[in-house]
Amino acid sequence: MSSGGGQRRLSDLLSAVPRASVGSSLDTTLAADEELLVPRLVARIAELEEKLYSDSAGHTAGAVADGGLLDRFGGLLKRAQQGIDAGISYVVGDSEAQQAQLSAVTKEATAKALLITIKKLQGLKAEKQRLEEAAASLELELESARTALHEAQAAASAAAEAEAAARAATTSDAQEAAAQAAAAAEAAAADRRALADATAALEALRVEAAAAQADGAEAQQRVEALGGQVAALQDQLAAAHSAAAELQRQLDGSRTECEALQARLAQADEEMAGERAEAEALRGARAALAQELNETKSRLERAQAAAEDFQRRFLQERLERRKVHEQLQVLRGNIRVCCRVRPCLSAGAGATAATAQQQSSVSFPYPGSLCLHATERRQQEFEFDSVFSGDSSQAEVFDEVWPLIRSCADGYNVCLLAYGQTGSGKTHTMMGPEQDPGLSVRALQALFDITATEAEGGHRRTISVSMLEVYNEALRDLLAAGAEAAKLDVSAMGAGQLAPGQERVPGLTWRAVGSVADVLAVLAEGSRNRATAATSMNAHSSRSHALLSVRLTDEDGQSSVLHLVDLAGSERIAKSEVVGQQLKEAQAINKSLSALGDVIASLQSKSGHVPYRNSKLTQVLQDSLCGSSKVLLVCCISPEAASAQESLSSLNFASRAAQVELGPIRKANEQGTPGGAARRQPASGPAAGQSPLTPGALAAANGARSKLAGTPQSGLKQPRSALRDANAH
Ligand SMILES: Nc1ncnc2c1ncn2[C@@H]1O[C@H](COP(=O)(O)OP(=O)(O)OP(=O)(O)O)[C@@H](O)[C@H]1O
Repeated sequence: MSSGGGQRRLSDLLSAVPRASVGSSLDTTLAADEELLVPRLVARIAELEEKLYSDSAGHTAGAVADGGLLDRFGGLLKRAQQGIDAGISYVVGDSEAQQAQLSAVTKEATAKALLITIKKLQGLKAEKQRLEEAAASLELELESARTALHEAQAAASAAAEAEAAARAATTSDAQEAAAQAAAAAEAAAADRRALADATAALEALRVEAAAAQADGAEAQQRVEALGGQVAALQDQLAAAHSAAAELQRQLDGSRTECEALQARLAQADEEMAGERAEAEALRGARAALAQELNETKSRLERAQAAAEDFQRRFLQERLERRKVHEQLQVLRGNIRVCCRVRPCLSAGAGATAATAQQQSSVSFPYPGSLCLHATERRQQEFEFDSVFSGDSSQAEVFDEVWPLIRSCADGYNVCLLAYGQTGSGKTHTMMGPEQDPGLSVRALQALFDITATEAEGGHRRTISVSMLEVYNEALRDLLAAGAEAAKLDVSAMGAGQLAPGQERVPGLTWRAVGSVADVLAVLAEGSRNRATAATSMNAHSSRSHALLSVRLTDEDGQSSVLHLVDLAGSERIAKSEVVGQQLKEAQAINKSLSALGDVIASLQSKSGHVPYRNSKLTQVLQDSLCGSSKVLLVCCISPEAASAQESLSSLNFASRAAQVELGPIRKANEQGTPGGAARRQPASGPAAGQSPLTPGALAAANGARSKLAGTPQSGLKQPRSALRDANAH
């Protein structure tokens, strides 16, 4: 195989390099030697190449087959460079400057040759593709050649056989056959040469294909490197995807949270709108309420003005009413007397009115009159301010009393006295049974009612009560704790002489009461104490005078007193025929009742001296038995005929009391003390001249009473001795 067959020598390459492209430096520095040096250099390179190729003729084919084209050319260039360096050194000798210049020129030329080689390589790559395709077709051709070779070999064998046969047969035939065999052998030799050429070409193509494969491997490495980069980029892309997914998830969460917040915001907006509406409604309601409040204030102011006007008119009316009431009381007299006849007990509980009347010694000819049938032939008629028969009720009796209770609330001292023989109904009238209370409880109820009504108008007062018993001319406090404490005495001061705050009965217990229940409790306590004392003294309650006193105290300290007196029985001693203790009791009772009669008679006669001190009873009551007080004497009568004389005595006593005029009316506090006695004027003397009733009016009133009574002896102006006689009788 020729060394320059498929390869071009470096000297050829250098020869092919244009002279201009070798470099201007070579032209300038070696211009003089150019014609000489270049041919020598080229020849030297050719020599070296020839040597190189001769040394490595067999090796080159293997190297080409084993290595890549670049390696092969690199090695060739390196070795060529070495040859060139050696050639230069050979040409220029030891001149370093020339060696350097030549080396530079050579290197430049070598580089240019290398570039050309690279371009050649690129052309070879394209040629490789073409050769691979050609190799494929050559493979086919090779296969067909092999087939032809086999056929040729078979033909040669056949020719040899034919030649041998021919030799054996005939010479001509043998020659012809030999010629044919020679031709066949020639053809077979030609075929073998063609086959060898095809094999060589195929081998060269394989070498180039291997080089191309090496290039492909390098490209594959780059592809793999690029694949690694791509994988890394894919990892980064996957990480970016993962981060993006995470960000998306966070974004979704934030979006959900944002939507929830928006929903809450919308809800809050709705709530705020509702609250705004509610606030608006409340503002409207407040405005309405404010308007209503203003209207209410206006109404309240009008109501207050009306109330003040009402109160003013009420006070004015009260003053006028009191004035009228007092005028009425003056017309009626300061001592009023009424008579109450209890039912006839001897007729029995189921007796008819007619039967009771048959057994009764009392009749009622006219309203306010009473006729006592002492005997069949003697009857006596009496006239009082009021007369109540046996079928009268407690309420009817209280109607008579009510004006006095009103007067007490207006500031006057009042005394209610129940007078009569034992069993005539005094206690029933004053106290009464629980289910049908008498004057005391009703009077207190009325006082509570009046006080409550006046409190609404700003007039406030307190009410207190005391309970006192006069027994055998001794005073006992029925509300005191012990027996010693119960022993009391009455002040010796006369009417109108008590200092302010001084008590008529010092040490007497007063209990504040605010209701009827309080009063009933106090009465129960007093009754128990009275019963205990009566038992210890072996005495009956009817043998003592019982005083229930009620004190009304205003806020300014002014007060008035109401005495409710249940007097002891007024039996005549001669009739009772009692002795011993009972006689003593009877004498004490007589004494006190006589003293009461004397006081009334003195008041009636307008005597200068009123004998209050003749008994404890009159001493205690003196503040209510003087000119400025109001007295109601309730004469209780037993209707039985057997009691006629006692009834007559009681009626005479009551009649005389009815003649008494106590004098001008003044309020208790106008006299200076709670009892109204401190500066109270004497009942006699000036009182006569101060009476609101003129003598003519009194005479007319008395005349009218006499006329109504029809009997002169019912008399209204009986002498003082008659009262005393009535009690002593
Ligand atoms: N108006 C009346 N209606 C019905 N019963 C009466 C009436 N008055 C008195 N009585 C009855 O007559 C009886 C005697 O009455 P009472 O005890 O009140 O008399 P008195 O005068 O208080 O006697 P004493 O002096 O002994 O206390 C009693 O049983 C009483 O219930």
